[in-house]
Parts: sequence; C-alpha cells; structure tokens
Amino acid sequence: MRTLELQGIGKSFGPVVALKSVDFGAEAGDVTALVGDNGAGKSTLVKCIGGIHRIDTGEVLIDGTAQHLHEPRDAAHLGIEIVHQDLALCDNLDVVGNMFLGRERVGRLHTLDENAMEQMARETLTSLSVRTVRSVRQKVASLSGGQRQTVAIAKSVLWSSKIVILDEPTAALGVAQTEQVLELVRRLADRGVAVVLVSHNMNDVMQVADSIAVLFLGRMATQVRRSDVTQTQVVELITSGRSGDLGLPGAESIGASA
Ligand SMILES: Nc1ncnc2c1ncn2[C@@H]1O[C@H](COP(=O)(O)OP(=O)(O)OP(=O)(O)O)[C@@H](O)[C@H]1O
Repeated sequence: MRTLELQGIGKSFGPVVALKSVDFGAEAGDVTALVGDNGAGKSTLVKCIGGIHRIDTGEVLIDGTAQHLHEPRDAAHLGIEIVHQDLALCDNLDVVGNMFLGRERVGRLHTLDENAMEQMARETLTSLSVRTVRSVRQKVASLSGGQRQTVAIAKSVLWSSKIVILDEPTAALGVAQTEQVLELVRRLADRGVAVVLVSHNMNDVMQVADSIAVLFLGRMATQVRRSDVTQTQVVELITSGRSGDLGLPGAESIGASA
C-alpha cells in the first residue's frame, strides 16, 4: 500500500484542462520526483494534494483510504506538508519561531514555552544532521537560501509529516548548498517520510530520486523507478511524452494521443 496514491485525477480551470486522469504514487522511504515541462501540471497536482485546489474527478488515497481534501487544513491533518518555493518563512522571527509558527507550545500560565520549543527545534535539526544552521535563535532574515530551505524542511519533520512535498528546493541555491539540501532530502526519506520532489533540475532528480513521475500536457506520461531509466530517457519523456523505443509502461499511449 502506498502512503500517497492518486487515481484518475482530473482538474480543469474553465476551458483549460490542467490534469487529465492522472495516476501517481509516493511511498514512505522514497523520494518520488515529479517532473514535467512548464505548464505540464506539476503545481496544479501539488495544489490538489495540498487541498488548495479541489479535484474535479478521481481519488486521493492516504495509506489506502480515500480522503476528501477541501482545504489546506484537511491536508495538514493527514500529515501532508508542502514546502513551497517561496518558503513562507517569517523574516522577523528566529528559527524556533518559524518552526513553531502557528503551533506554538503554551506552558504553564499560558505563556509560550520558549525553552521547550528551542530544545525541540535544536533536537530536530540535530536528528537531521543539520550543521549549517548554527543558532536556532538566529533571525531567518539573516539565513542563506540553503539554510532557509533547511529550516522549512526541518519544520515538516518537527510536525511528523508523513508526506512532504518539496517545490523546487534547490532552484535558488549554489552548488554546495544544493548538495546539502539534497542530502537532507535523502535523510528525510530515510526517516520513513514519503518525499515528493518537484524539480526541473535533472541532476538533482537523477541523484536523489527513487522513483520518477513525468507529467506531459496534464497527463502522466509514466512513473518509473529511477534505476530503470537514464537521464536522456527522462528528458525525452519530458519534452515529447514519449520514451522512444524504450517500452516503458504507459509512455507510448500518452505520447501518441498528445
Ligand atoms: N488558476 C488557474 N487558472 C487557469 N489556468 C490555470 C491555473 N493554474 C494553472 N493553470 C493552467 O494549467 C496548466 C498547468 O499549469 P501548472 O502551473 O500546474 O504547470 P507546471 O507544470 O507547474 O508549470 P511550471 O513548471 O511552469 O510551474 C497550464 O496550462 C496553466 O496555464
């Protein structure tokens, strides 16, 4: 049973069919890359999983049970966390403040339990072997892009998310920071989280993914194990929806009808 399973998802915006009968799955312990050209439907699919868009057709199953996602809160209750590209961190708060934002711990006398929050934030970062964030009392405004990404990912761990969707986590990062964030992505999956990595960066995808799902013009061209494809084949699928003569399941029919 997959942690996240989408079956026959359809979503239109007026006359624009953004998603058509999309199947997709993400397993606990795996990094599942979601790739596709601009406008292929990645953001729309992510927003459907996150309860931001309501699906027109199809089903979302979490641990085998069909769920109705009407709003982001529904997704959060099911353990789905989306780490958006803009990260939605508050610059004026420190690392602790951001990791607990909206879910602050209240101690006795209804004051915020700062010590407990600080300790939990520190422990979470340590458990992920994060050494790049030196002080949890540092304001987020002063963090680098990679450090900010790290804080956003660690937040999902702190809240025991079972499905974490990362939207282009390395898009704004340099080489060294990209490596650190990819290592963190791997560790997140190794903890048993089902990680979905939305990315345009083929190097990232080939380096860290266990499974690759390719959207092409709103349809799922194919979802394959990373070990079964080469980078060239993935690029071919992204650009044409076809896998050439590779005989990958599902790819031919999509390419032919697109
Ligand atoms: N709110 C909306 N209203 C109308 N059309 C939309 C809306 N959101 C997305 N679309 C359309 O749905 C299709 C899929 O867009 P989507 O943003 O999901 O693609 P994407 O794969 O995330 O692209 P990119 O990599 O460029 O971000 C596009 O044709 C887009 O124009």
